Amino acid sequence: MAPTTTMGSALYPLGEMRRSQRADGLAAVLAIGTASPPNCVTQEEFPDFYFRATNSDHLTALKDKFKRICQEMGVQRRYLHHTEEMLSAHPEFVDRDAPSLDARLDIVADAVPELAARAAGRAIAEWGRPAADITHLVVTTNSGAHIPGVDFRLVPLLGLRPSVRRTMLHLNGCFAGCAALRLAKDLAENSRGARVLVVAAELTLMYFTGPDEGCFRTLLVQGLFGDGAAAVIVGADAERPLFEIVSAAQTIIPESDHALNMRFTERRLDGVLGRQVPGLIGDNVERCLLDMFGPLLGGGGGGGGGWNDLFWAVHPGSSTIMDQVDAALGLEPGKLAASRRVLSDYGNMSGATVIFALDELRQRRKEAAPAAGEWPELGVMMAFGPGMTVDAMLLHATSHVN
Ligand SMILES: CC(C)(COP(=O)(O)OP(=O)(O)OC[C@H]1O[C@@H](n2cnc3c(N)ncnc32)[C@H](O)[C@@H]1OP(=O)(O)O)[C@@H](O)C(=O)NCCC(=O)NCCSC(=O)CC(=O)O
Repeated sequence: MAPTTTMGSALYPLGEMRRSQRADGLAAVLAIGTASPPNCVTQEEFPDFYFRATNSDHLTALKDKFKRICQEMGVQRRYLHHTEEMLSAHPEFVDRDAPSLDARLDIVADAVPELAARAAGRAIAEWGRPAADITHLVVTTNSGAHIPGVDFRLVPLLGLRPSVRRTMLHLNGCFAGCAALRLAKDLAENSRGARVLVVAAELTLMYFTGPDEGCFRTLLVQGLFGDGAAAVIVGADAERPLFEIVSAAQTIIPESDHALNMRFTERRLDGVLGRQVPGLIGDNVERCLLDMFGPLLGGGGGGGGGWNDLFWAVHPGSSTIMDQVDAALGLEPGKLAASRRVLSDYGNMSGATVIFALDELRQRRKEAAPAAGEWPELGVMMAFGPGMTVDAMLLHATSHVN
C-alpha cells in the first residue's frame, strides 16, 4: 500500500488546501480595550474601607500593619465591583468560614460578562469593524465556574455571530492574559482571515473575605488586587497591525509549585501566595527569557544590558516583583514604567493586568510621537502565575503604534 502523505493527490492536493487556509503573516494585536467597575477606592482609604466593611476595626494592631504595608505595594487606587452596601447585604462574604461560593457565583455570573463586554466593546470600536466580523473568541477568567460561561454570554451582549468559535480558559491565574493571546496567535496564523477577540475579566469578589489574624496573606491579597477587564483583537495579514506577535512561549519555574496556587472551596476562591514568590521570579526570570527567546534574539537579549534594547509590558504582581525583574535583567529606570503605572492606577487585576500594561505602553508611545520612533521596535510582554508559570511573547511594535 502506498504511504499516506500530507500532500494528498492531484485530485485532493492537501498541501495546497492546507496552505490556502493559513495566514501568510504573523498574528498581530489590532486593537485594545479596557474597562473598570465604577467604584474607585484609593489605597489611602482602603484599610479603613476594608476593616469597616468587615466589622474588624477592633483589630487595631493588624490594621496598623496593613496600613503600613498597603503603602509598599505600589498601588494607589483600584476599582471594585463590590461595595459596602453589597457586603452588608452578604455577611457570608465577610465571615471566613461561611459557605458563600454559591452567592459569589450568582453575582459574578452577570457582573463578569458585563464588565468583559464593556472592554470588548471598546476594542471592537477601536478596530472599526462590525462585531459580526469576529471569527473566534477566547475568554479567560478566574472569577466564575459556569457552563456555558462568559464566552457564551458575550455572544448576544456584543452581537457576535452564533457561529463564532469560542474557547473558555478558566483558572489560569495571573498569566491568563498572555495565555489567551498565545492561543489567539495560533488561531490567527492557522486560519486565514481569522479575527480573534481575546477577553480577560476579573472580579476580586471571588476571594474577598474578612481578615485572619493568623494569616497575613489574606490581607495582602485584599490590599493588592483590583477588578478589571481587558480585550484585544488579534489577526494576521491585517491593514493596521499595532504589535506583531513574533513568538509566544510558556515555561515553568522548576520546583516552585508550592509557592502560588488557587482552588475553589465551598467558601470562595482561595489559595497560597508564598513569601518566596518575588524571589523565585527574580532568581529565574532571565533564565526563562533566554530559554524562550534567546535563539530569536541572537545577541539582543541577556547579559551586557541587551534587555534594555527591548520594550517591556510585564504583569505587575507587586512593586517588589517589579523591583526583582528590574534587578535581574539590569533594566534602566523607566523600562517598567507602563507596568508600574497600571499597578498604581488599578492594582493587580490578575489575568487582565498585562493587557492593561500593553495598552498603557502604546498610549505612552503615541503621546511621545514623533520621538517614539526612537523607542525599541522589539519588546517582551510577560506574565507570571501559579505553577509557577512564566508566559511571555516577543512583540514587534509597528509604526501604527506611534
Ligand atoms: C507585600 C509586600 C509589598 C510587602 O513588602 P515590604 O517591603 O513592605 O515588606 P516585607 O516583604 O518584609 O513584608 C512585610 C510583612 O508582610 C509579610 N508578608 C510578606 N509577604 C507575605 C506573604 N506572601 N504571606 C504572608 N505574609 C507576607 C512579611 O512577613 C512581613 O510581616 P512581618 O512584618 O510580621 O514580618 C511585598 O512582600 C510583596 O510585594 N510581596 C509579593 C506579593 C505577591 O506575591 N504578588 C504576586 C501576586 S500573585 C500574581 O500576581 C500572580 C497570580 O496570582 O497568578
